[in-house]
Amino acid sequence: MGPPENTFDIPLHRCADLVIKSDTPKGRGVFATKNIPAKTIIDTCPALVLGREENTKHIEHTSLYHYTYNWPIIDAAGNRKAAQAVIFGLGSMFNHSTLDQNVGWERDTSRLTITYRALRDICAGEELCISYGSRLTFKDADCPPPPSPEEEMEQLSRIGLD
Ligand SMILES: C[S@@+](CC[C@H](N)C(=O)[O-])C[C@H]1O[C@@H](n2cnc3c(N)ncnc32)[C@H](O)[C@@H]1O
Repeated sequence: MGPPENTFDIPLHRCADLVIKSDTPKGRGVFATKNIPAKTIIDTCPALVLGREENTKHIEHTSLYHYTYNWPIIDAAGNRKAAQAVIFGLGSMFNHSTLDQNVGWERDTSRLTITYRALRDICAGEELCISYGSRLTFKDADCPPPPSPEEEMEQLSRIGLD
């Protein structure tokens, strides 16, 4: 029998069948090394909630800005506000997919953690992607670049009526 579990203890779960690849079109990313069944907990990561000024005066001007998550807080007056949080561990390594996210995440605002879970069966070799929402601060590597004016003319010239 192990030591008694303290009610303040936060159980951690990390799926072992993962690797970080560093040479992808999205930079570093998390990939499955084995098939991962739907609903598997991928990781539980601790969050550091940033103060408003700390974020706007400092963090937003650093590369950490690209790693922060929205985090809901209740201010001293009891109003709901949106803050930012840094997520430690794998949570900061998941890239975004607009159309094919295979990982969902859930915040626990009292324990200051995020738990990531497989949304569907994930095959060995697949990248694990979450959704960052609709306002991206970078060019989505999944979207092909728009055609050049010449390519567009060429495409249009092929759409002819008989
Ligand atoms: C939270 S980090 C993810 C880990 C990051 N790829 C790295 O190498 O550290 C977010 C950054 O990853 C990159 N990224 C994530 N999803 C992307 C996508 N769909 N297309 C292009 N770049 C992406 C962007 O540079 C973004 O600012």
